[in-house]
Amino acid sequence: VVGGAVAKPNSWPWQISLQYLSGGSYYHTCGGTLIRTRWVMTAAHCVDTSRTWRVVLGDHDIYNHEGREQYMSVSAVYIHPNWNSNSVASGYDIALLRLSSDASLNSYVQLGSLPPSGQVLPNNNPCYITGWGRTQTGGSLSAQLKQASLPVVDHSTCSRSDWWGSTVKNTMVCAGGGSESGCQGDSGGPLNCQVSGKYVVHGVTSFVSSSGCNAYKKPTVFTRVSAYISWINGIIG
Ligand SMILES: CC(C)C[C@H](NC(=O)[C@H](CCCC[NH3+])NC(=O)C(F)(F)F)C(=O)Nc1ccc(C(C)C)cc1
Repeated sequence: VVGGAVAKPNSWPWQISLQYLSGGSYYHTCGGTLIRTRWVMTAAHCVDTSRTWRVVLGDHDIYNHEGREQYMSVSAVYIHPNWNSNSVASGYDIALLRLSSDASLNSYVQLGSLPPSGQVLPNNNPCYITGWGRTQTGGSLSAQLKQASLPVVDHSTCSRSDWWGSTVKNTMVCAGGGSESGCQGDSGGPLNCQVSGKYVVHGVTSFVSSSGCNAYKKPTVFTRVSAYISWINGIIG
């Protein structure tokens, strides 16, 4: 997350850290959202390589054990069937991870709410991106979870030629476009939007401009969760 601030610990209790095993240690690679006690929603581009994954719940500082974490193994990965790793612009950047055991819900670990199928938020709807991603273009990951206010940019604005043009589809949500943005390592995490006084996970962090995370008129682009509700329900039952 470029800009914004360090979040109050565990104030986004559905945020997870997706980590992979390498040389005997686990490393943060993406965010995700706990949506059922055995299911995590993330981005397809985070899990389209075969690795040993783990999901950390209740985390704040990814480099220090603070005692609220739950370390979960992943028993199955379901990538959207239409996902094409060579074409993030086609969309379908969404995946579900089945956990090997049930998460224990408490004040540090809660389920994120999903939107109704088809719901599209208006321009400037307040939303927050959260994640441990780079804090500057080409910078390093954040040790602590960060948040930044990224208001919705509607499709008609986001698809203007000097914005994202035809790269952005209406199965995506744009948010931000100013000095604050997502960045590598935020992928797969939630876009938390306020709807009738409640936070609802409307986006899965998908891509930013290759010329820089907080590039002007290149808002962070998210998979629009409300476009995939029937797929999600088909998998998690
Ligand atoms: C060094 C980084 C900034 C490069 C940048 N990476 C990204 O945007 C990666 C996801 C890339 C998926 C494809 N493998 N996502 C992120 O960094 C995220 F913002 F989500 F955290 C990118 O590739 N962006 C990109 C690439 C191609 C397009 C075409 C569709 C025009 C658009 C954006």
